[in-house]
This record gives sequence, C-alpha cells and structure tokens, in this order.
Amino acid sequence: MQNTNDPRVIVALDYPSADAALALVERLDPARCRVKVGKELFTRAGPELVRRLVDGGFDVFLDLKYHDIPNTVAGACAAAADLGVWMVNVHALGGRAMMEAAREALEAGGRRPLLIAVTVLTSHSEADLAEIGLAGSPMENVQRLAALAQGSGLDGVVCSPREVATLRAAHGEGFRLVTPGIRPSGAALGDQKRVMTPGDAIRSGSDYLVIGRPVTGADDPMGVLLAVEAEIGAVLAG
Ligand SMILES: O=C(O)c1cc(=O)[nH]c(=O)n1[C@@H]1O[C@H](COP(=O)(O)O)[C@@H](O)[C@H]1O
Repeated sequence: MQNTNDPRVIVALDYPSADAALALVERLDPARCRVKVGKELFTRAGPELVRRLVDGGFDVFLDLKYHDIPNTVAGACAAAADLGVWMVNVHALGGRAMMEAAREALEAGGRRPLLIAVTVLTSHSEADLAEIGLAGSPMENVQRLAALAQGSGLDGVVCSPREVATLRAAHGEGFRLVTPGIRPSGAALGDQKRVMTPGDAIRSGSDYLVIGRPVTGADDPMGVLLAVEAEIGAVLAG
C-alpha cells in the first residue's frame, strides 16, 4: 500500500456537475488520494464545491492554469489561496514576471498553497509546438520552461512523465514534478500524446500522478484506483 501521509494519486474530477463529482468523491479516502478541480468542474460548480472538498479533508489541486498579465494572475492566486487549496497552477509560458507576481501574492497571504507551472501540455507533440511557433522537441521546451519556473521561485512543474527523469536530475528532490498523461496499460489515450503507466511514472521519479478518464470513465472507478494504487505500491516497495 502506498504511503498514506503523502498520497501520490491526484484524481482529476473532470465532471460536468458537482453531483457527478461528489458521487465519486464520497467513495474516496482523503488519506489515500488527492483531488483536482479543473476548468470544467470549476466553471460549473465554482468555489463552493472547492470549499466543500477542502472541508471534507481533501487536498485540492485547483487546476485553472492561470496565464494572464502579472497583476491579474497575482489576484487569482490570492483568491485560490483563500479557498484553502493545497496546490494551484499557472502556465510557465506566462513568463517570469507573471510567475514571480503569483509567488509574491501567495507569500503575502497566510496559508500558502504549492505553486506549480505547466510546462508543455501533455496533449502536445513536437508538430503541435512547431505550429504555435515553439521550435524544438517537447523535452527541450519542458527543460527550458522548468528552469524558468524554478528561477521564478515556483515549487515545481506539471510535465509529462516522459520528462521526469531529466527534470529530476536537473532540479533535485525538492522540486515537485506533477504528471498527467497517466495511462494504465491498455487504457485509451484519448487526446493525450506523451503518456506512461502509473508504475513507470513513479519509477521515473514523479511525485504526483494526475489521473482522470482512466478512473472517471471506468465502469468500476474504485477498482481502477485500487489497481493503480497497487501498481504504485509495488514500485515504492522496491
Ligand atoms: O495541469 C494539468 O493538470 C494538466 C496539464 C497537462 O499538461 N495535461 C493534462 O492532462 N492536465 C490535466 O490532467 C488531467 C488528465 O486527465 P486524463 O487525460 O483524463 O487522465 C486533465 O484534468 C487535464 O486538464
């Protein structure tokens, strides 16, 4: 079984309503997993649901991927901190001034959530990056943006598990590496392009695994979650 003090799995509650999300959440144990509220659920259910999850004892990753002028992002991060979330994220492509403003806004408050930067979306390939004017491979872009995030004082990055080993070597143990793009063996990729299995992601050095559709879209979500937990536990046990 995995270490219950620091659960590695973050379940992405990508549901179209609070009721649908809460139906799964009622079966989850906050000592064994964390939860993520992203753009769809937040736009439907708002801060009230986030507060409810926090009050229910869950560590909440508020995944709104802020990317705007520094002043606006700073205000949004302060608002997220007021909700009591555990982690909040911004796009590293927003640049140094934006990331520094976000960090300073959180430092000015009381309880400070972890501040993480999205590097290159896990749905992007090298061809997708070229089309939006970013030269080089996903790995090269992830490395550059992770260095910028660390230089801006952030706590870590969101990247694909494929980049984790390289980033761990470059940035050390304290730098949080949060990885979506997790697909148990045989699971449908959907729109994800840079993926790994849960066991391989942990083996590569991922701190936290963000898992959505393989769990939320399953006939037996708890069964999938238990299998993921067992796979991770086996790797951690060595
Ligand atoms: O920031 C994120 O969480 C994120 C970044 C990224 O590069 N790729 C990515 O998939 N995500 C999120 O991670 C989750 C992955 O969901 P599934 O593909 O359904 O497992 C979704 O909620 C995405 O919004």
